[in-house]
Amino acid sequence: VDLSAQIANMKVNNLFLNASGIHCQTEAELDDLMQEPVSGAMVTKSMTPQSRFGNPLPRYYRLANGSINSMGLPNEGFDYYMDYLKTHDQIKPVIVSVAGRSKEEDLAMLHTLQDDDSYQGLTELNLSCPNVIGEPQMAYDFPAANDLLKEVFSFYKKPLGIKLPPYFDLVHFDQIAELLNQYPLSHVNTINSIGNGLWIDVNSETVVLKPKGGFGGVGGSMVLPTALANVRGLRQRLNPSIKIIGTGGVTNGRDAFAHILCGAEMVSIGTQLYEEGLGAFERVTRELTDIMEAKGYELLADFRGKLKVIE
Ligand SMILES: O=C(O)c1[nH]c(=O)[nH]c(=O)c1I
Repeated sequence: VDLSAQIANMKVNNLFLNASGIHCQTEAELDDLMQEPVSGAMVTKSMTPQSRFGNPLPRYYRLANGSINSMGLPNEGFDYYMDYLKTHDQIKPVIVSVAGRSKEEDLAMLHTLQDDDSYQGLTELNLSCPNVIGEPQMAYDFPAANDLLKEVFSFYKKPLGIKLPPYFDLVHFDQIAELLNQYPLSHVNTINSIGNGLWIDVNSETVVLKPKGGFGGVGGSMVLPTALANVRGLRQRLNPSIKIIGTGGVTNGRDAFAHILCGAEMVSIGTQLYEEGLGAFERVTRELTDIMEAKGYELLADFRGKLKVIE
């Protein structure tokens, strides 16, 4: 799938997809996403070469205005997802999310995808999982990320995007954009959860997650300002050929509209999708359509990236 081809003059109805990790680990969950009538694409849970249980429970907790998770990369393993693609009609594009625990694991999975002539899908290299115990987020280690991408693009010739963590300093927007602009990326998906947050139950004076002493990635409506900043900051800096999937904090049509104003070509829904169920796609799409009609916009391209600043 070439996102840009799918995106040209896209109307609202196929703008949305799930955030990786949400309702996308098992065959049954993937079938639900495939059959869901409104979303325009879907992404798998990030996968490793072998299946993983992930971190001990409790590892997800709902907050008043978001979520915190330390899942630890639970997934059914690379072959399971490859089999799924081979045995199911792709009614919509399925983005394959790859998150090796090491450079070697990333390269091994990408070599297999490159060498599999039957695989013509869009792949997303997740460089931003914050919850694998003892593993740093590659996307915060610019030299390591550059080494990995240089090696990846020496052999990988199919559409490939990158899942990024949030950055919090404009200099880092400059640095990651300069790094990514060297490569023929199909897209950047930003943001992943805000890594290593901490939530405390004051009554029991205890953390709410078991892994990592309670530290986990934060998502949901409270991360919207960070998500919008990263979509906007990267849109302003990345080559136009690199599309942006906006992820983070989308709970309604207004949030989705804001992501598109910042330059998002497609918009993921994560925490809200998990808490509300797949019906969130239809609700958010309807709300966005109503906003567009009220403003006189017919196409997403009518306002995409056209955020105004105060002169
Ligand atoms: O803990 C996880 O499985 C996880 N959790 C996240 O919030 N982002 C990620 O990329 C991953 I791979």
